[in-house]
Amino acid sequence: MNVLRVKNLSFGYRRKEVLREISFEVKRKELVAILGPNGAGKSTLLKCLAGILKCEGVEILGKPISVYTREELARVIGYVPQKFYPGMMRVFDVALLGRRPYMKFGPSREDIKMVESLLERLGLSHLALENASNLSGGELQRVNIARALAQNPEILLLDEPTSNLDPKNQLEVMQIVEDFVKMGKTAIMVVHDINLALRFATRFIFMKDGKIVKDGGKETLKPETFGVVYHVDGSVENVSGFPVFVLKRSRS
Ligand SMILES: Nc1ncnc2c1ncn2[C@@H]1O[C@H](COP(=O)(O)OP(=O)(O)OP(=O)(O)O)[C@@H](O)[C@H]1O
Repeated sequence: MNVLRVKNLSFGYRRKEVLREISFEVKRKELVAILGPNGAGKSTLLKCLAGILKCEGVEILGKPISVYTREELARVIGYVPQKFYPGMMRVFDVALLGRRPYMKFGPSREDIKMVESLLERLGLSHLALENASNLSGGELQRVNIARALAQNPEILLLDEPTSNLDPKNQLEVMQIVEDFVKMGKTAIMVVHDINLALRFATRFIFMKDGKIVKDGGKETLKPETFGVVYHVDGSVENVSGFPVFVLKRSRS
């Protein structure tokens, strides 16, 4: 069954059209990478899927996104934005915010336990009582992911989740996203790092000028695609058993 269906989605900011007639469907257990040049509309698309920007043409679990209340949507979609300003909150409380869509009068023992275990899994337990605004960019990114996972959503939307992370943390965060998908869930991430996408994604959607120009599995990652999408010569080579994107030159 499709968990997400996007049909003829168009969106613009005031008079500027940014997304043009986007259509695709996503099934359970897919880890989708959305790739494309700066300004292609990737983050805007993710915000439309998260319900942050209002638009027609998005269905989640068979229902139009417009019929969901904010709380219902927060139980099915976890969104990890590119930039996150936590204010004066402790790390534990930021992650606990993810449980709000499930709370009646306050956090239950299960809510607290779930957040404790997520912080541990993300290597954040020692920072639980720190003020989140004092964290490094990478630490804050992981808190942000913990908050989204605490929502226990069906679909995780991540906007460049590894952009602030060192190589070890990049791998660890991606493994957490991969584990989430293996549990029968779905993840869609905007990413510039083609190698990270190659390693973890099961599907690749390339955008350019607000449109989808390629959509498919690893077979889409060929020189022709890199030429059309990024205007570069590049190819995927096998290095020590790993597929690696090799950027050769920019096309003038
Ligand atoms: N709030 C906004 N108001 C007006 N225009 C916006 C707004 N947010 C984004 N845009 C414009 O929409 C276009 C697409 O932006 P978007 O952030 O979706 O692209 P992107 O593919 O995610 O880019 P990047 O890879 O650089 O993050 C850009 O031209 C951008 O200037």
